[in-house]
Amino acid sequence: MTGRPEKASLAFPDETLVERLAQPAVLTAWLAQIENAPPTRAQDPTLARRRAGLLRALGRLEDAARAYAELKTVEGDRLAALLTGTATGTAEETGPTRFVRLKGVLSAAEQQRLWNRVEADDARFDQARIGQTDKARLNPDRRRSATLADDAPVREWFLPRIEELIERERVLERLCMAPFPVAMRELQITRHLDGGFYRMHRDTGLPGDPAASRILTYVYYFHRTPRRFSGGDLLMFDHGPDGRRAETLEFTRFHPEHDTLMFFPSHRLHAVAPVTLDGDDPSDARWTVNGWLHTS
Ligand SMILES: O=C(O)CCC(=O)C(=O)O
Ligand SMILES: [Fe+2]
Repeated sequence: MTGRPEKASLAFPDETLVERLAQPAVLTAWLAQIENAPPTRAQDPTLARRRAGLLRALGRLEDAARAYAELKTVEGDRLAALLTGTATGTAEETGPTRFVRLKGVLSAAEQQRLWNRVEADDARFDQARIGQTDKARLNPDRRRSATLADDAPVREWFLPRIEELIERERVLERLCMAPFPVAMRELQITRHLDGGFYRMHRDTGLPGDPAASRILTYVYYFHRTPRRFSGGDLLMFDHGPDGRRAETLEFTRFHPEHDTLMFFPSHRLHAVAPVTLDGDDPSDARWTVNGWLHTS
């Protein structure tokens, strides 16, 4: 064989067992086992529910929604609605996280504006830190990416677009969040190159942290097409019964598709799976414009 050696599997450095179990190859093998079960066992409600969960964890969201609907249970209907963006009523603090995902968001001219900005000579990216302001630290075991914070040339047109979309697409209503006075808007441009990731976290920090007033997270994804990197999925973890920890290892996976925009409540646990990319050309990276709206 010629050419580059195969990259090792997409892995967090010194990954935990939970992270290893979340790898697509592991989930796919598990799903195949269920789908190849004898027909008598395929009717088993526990297996059918597990199958729907695996489809969701693999990012096959339409298939997952169908599988949940076929369960013909109250929970199944609720999860199908959550995945198709038609959930109504109170959002549970336990279980899967509600989200709004919009596709085909920016015009070609707006996309070009982003590319021009990230390629500009004065666009200086810093290694992403963890924690807020004066206490923010580099922690390459938890997060590897680079950010351009508060970039004025993008802020001035991007934030109004975000707020217009929140309004037009009824984002708060769909997330079951009450309208809130927007006290502050954060925006950053983030680049994940080869080996980039962000381990499980919430965006709100601890009480007293300036991040504690973040309430709505937005992430706009863009990349060169065809996509040059693999991995980099957004994993949105289900919350356990105490509403705090993701103890069930159930989650929804979102592929970072070009020109899609995600919204979710900032306090919910999520992660960016490791990115693999041949070479170090920044244009080939996993790019986002992401940020937070704060309440007062
Ligand atoms: O890029 C993503 O998908 C999410 C980024 C994220 O979680 C963050 O910057 O806090
Ligand atoms: Fe985050």
